[in-house]
Amino acid sequence: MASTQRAAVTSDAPTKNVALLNWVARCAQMTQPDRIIWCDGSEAEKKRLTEQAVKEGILIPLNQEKRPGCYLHRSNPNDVARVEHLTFICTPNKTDAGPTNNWMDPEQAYTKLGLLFDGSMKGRTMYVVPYAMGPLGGTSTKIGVELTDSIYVALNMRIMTRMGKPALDMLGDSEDFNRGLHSTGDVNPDRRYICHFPHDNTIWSFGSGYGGNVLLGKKCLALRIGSYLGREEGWLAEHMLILGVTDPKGQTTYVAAAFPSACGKTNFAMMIPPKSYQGWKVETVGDDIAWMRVGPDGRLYAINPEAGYFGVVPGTNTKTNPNAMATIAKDTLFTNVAMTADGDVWWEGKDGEVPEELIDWQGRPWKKGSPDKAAHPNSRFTAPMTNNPALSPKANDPQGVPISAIIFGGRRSNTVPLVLQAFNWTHGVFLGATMGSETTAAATGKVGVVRRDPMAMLPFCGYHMGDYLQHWLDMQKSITHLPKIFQVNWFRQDKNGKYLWPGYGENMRVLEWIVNRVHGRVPTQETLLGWVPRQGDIPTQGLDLPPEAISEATSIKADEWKSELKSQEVFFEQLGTKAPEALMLQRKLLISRLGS
Ligand SMILES: Nc1nc2c(ncn2[C@@H]2O[C@H](COP(=O)(O)OP(=O)(O)OP(=O)(O)O)[C@@H](O)[C@H]2O)c(=O)[nH]1
Ligand SMILES: O=C([O-])CC(=O)C(=O)O
Ligand SMILES: [Mn+2]
Repeated sequence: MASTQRAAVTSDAPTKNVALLNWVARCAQMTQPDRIIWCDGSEAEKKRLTEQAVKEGILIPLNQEKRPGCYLHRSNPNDVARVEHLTFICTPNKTDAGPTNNWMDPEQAYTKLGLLFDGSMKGRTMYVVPYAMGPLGGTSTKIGVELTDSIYVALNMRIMTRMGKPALDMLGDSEDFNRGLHSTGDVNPDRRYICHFPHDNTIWSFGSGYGGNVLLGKKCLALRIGSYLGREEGWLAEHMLILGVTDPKGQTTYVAAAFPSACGKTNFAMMIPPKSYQGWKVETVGDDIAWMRVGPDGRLYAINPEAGYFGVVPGTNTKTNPNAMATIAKDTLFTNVAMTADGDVWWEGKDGEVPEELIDWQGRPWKKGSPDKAAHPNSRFTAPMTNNPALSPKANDPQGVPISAIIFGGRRSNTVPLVLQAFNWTHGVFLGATMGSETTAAATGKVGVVRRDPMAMLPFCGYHMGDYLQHWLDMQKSITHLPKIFQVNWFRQDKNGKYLWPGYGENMRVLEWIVNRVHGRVPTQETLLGWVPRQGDIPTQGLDLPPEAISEATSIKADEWKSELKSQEVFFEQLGTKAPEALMLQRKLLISRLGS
């Protein structure tokens, strides 16, 4: 390496960590940036980087009176969502990645991407972004460092993680940090790869500038590498929100819930109970990711490794999610929403009248009535969790919160009833394993197609799915106070395609039943699929619903379950000999109960 470059890496580096300095130097030698900036996470740095991003046209300042501290970013139209077909798990053996992941040989991947990274930062700045996933100082917390040539990534990581000096201080001299390398490249989908090397605690992401492809702490570290580490170390890294629900007597119950991308985690985590639930309170610990470990008392404790929300914008309004509206009122980065004439943001499903004219997410003039969406369906906000009026006081607690209920939920227009409780842990794992959900705009590809998405982890599990399900079963041995497991479906539709259940804040009615079941306060009714609320146990007063809507939303139809079982069978066959025996037995029991 040129000695000047090493000097540039080390001279003003705010660390003496040799492993870190050497790795940064090696990556700089490969990518050849003009400048290297070590991010410290300070306010002054935020101001500097924001001004620079505005100067470069990467951020567009919004109306600062209406939205103080808010900016708009427009990504390349070919780069608006996670790319699952270009995401790889690079384990030495293909079988370790399993049949549900794309696999590349690590040597081949390093060589292939090495050619792309070669000189990719010429003329650009490399930002060195140290970050902590989890509360600072926590024993579950992991340190990562992302090297990126995207100022947008640096600014987003600042919101999404505990970024900068505190993370570097926590790392100290340790070599134990995730090595993330990202270059936006020429944003060509043919030269785009998101590669994970779990054995090296390394992530290489090339050719994208979007969300889960490039904010490497999120899906790449916290879920794909995290799930791999979780299996090695005996804990769980899950695509789950975490909330605390407090009843009028002041008792708080913590719940974790796995719904696939764009299926309602942020909304559920920030929910405001309806008026009839006076005295009830829901508080957000996390909205996307949970790391769960068994505590000294044998309970399962969850932390949210993130510090911000990367949330779906369309559909957000003061009725569906008032807490999110308050959260994004300031200090928020918007990606791919539309802009109003007075420099505010707009999206489909926002409150109020549709404006006559807008600038759409691609920067083009847009007129009311246009068949095109003004905001991209996967447009997002990046906002600090401290903006959330419903933030749980436990969100920063390194011990996490004790989980009493785990909920699995997909987006299903039919088949799956509104809510049911698993008979026991193994049956609950079966419910999670057999989750299906209609695809959404959060990943590129066709939307609205049902696919098997075990525990909402199909795109995020960093190892063999069969081993992952077995790991869930095995966790039972170390948890003495097992959380109760539930399944929900907010998305069932009538024959005209209208949602049968009102959803959003009204989901409190289902959550109350779950809390009551956790504390053994209500009896229940057994069905072929699991335990369900008895007639009247989910209160419906005050809901503007036709009488048959609830019975339709909760109905179990044998013919629908026959095709569901077929589709589950195809999934389990894919796992081959790694399909856990205990789940095969659950499957047989269900088949015999259904009599099919
Ligand atoms: N009908 C209905 N729609 C909902 C409900 N909750 C959320 N949605 C809609 O589903 C979409 C996604 O909701 P989010 O809460 O952002 O989903 P998420 O699971 O956090 O998504 P990711 O950030 O992609 O992981 C939004 O358009 C919401 O308006 C609900 O209870 N009922
Ligand atoms: O990762 C992303 O881009 C957004 C997200 O939360 C998801 O897709 O689940
Ligand atoms: Mn998500």
